[in-house]
Amino acid sequence: MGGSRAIRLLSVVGTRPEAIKIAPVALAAAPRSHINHRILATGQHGELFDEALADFGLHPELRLPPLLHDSSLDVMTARFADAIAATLRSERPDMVLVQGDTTSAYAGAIAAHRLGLPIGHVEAGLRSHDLHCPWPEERNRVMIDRLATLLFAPTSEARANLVAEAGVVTGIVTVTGNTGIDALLAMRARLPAPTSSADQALILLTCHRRENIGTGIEAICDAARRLADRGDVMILCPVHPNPAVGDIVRARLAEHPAITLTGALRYRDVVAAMAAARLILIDSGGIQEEAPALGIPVLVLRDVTERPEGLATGNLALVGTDADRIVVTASRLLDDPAAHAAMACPAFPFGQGDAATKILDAIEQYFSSDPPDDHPLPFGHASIMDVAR
Ligand SMILES: CC(=O)N[C@@H]1[C@@H](OP(=O)(O)OP(=O)(O)OC[C@H]2O[C@@H](n3ccc(=O)[nH]c3=O)[C@H](O)[C@@H]2O)O[C@H](CO)[C@@H](O)[C@@H]1O
Repeated sequence: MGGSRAIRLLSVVGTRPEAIKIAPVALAAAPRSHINHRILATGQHGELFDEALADFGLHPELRLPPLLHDSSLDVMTARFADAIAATLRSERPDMVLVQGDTTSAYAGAIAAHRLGLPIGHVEAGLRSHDLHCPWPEERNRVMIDRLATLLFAPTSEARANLVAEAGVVTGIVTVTGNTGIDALLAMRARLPAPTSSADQALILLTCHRRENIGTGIEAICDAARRLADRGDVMILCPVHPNPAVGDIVRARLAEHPAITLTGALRYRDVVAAMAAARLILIDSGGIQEEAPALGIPVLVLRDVTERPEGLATGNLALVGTDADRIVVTASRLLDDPAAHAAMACPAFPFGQGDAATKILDAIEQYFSSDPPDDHPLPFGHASIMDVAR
């Protein structure tokens, strides 16, 4: 499979976090003359996706036709998969890359598998070990990992999860770090040094997880009001565009003088806000990876996390969505400098910012070597592509 022909990679991505986490791969691929990397945007997130990619000077080379995706996740998955397959048939990449656990990633993997194209999974092996939480992301990860030929595990813990599924997971696993750290460090290097007010501690709050919508987010907002009532904090809360989230947050937090509600922040702005924050309260996944690298304590507003690495380094604490527990834990970090310092030591469990380089090295290695017997190259066969039409 070696030779001088360029390796054609197509990344199928659709949401803001996928844009952020695939950008380092696109940037690292650009100087490699024998790799042709292109981005196919599914449209799962419209403007948020484009803005996040644009913060890295990138834009998608290909887009799916606009699809109705305000229906059920299953219908959205089917529509994406069908439209992605049509693009794969015309583009005929050597490998399809998907990132993480979104509906776009799942649909991309299904489409590639159906056409016999090898799949590279960026951020493989994350497991909460609860198929219902986060939903559908845990299901998506498990399924994508079963279909993937190359699995790029961000940490050795993620690799261990995949090894435990050996026989069901049949691809080649490489520990690479998380490309989200590549993105974060590149963006932070472009920003001015953070400034913070001596008498007003900044708390960054964001929440949007599906399993928190309803009573979970209501309790989080209750906790945020009580913290804001202290008088010595400012809470910055970028509100996710999902109206089911925004309606609750705006109804409960608008008007409080110490709480600023904004629309979703540009990636560069959220990196600046994280770096300036005294404390971060989130249910997002990516920020659990980013904040340890910045040395900012995080209270995770979930009952389980698939990122135990940040718990082990002491940068994260799981507090769930009980308002009293959130207030007590946050107040301790605000009032006790030693408790804060214990969670504020920068740590890099998700890599030092070279994940994209490792991913591309592993891909080059795969295409330059003879396929091992137990990993027959399932691609490049026009017959498979044709039969699948
Ligand atoms: C279940 C789960 O955990 N799945 C995750 C999910 O990602 P998530 O939960 O981390 O998603 P979000 O919170 O939407 O995005 C976070 C990113 O957005 C930036 N940000 C945030 C607020 C803002 O106002 N402006 C911004 O720019 C922020 O710094 C960060 O980089 O999907 C990914 C893709 O597959 C997976 O990798 C990942 O496992």
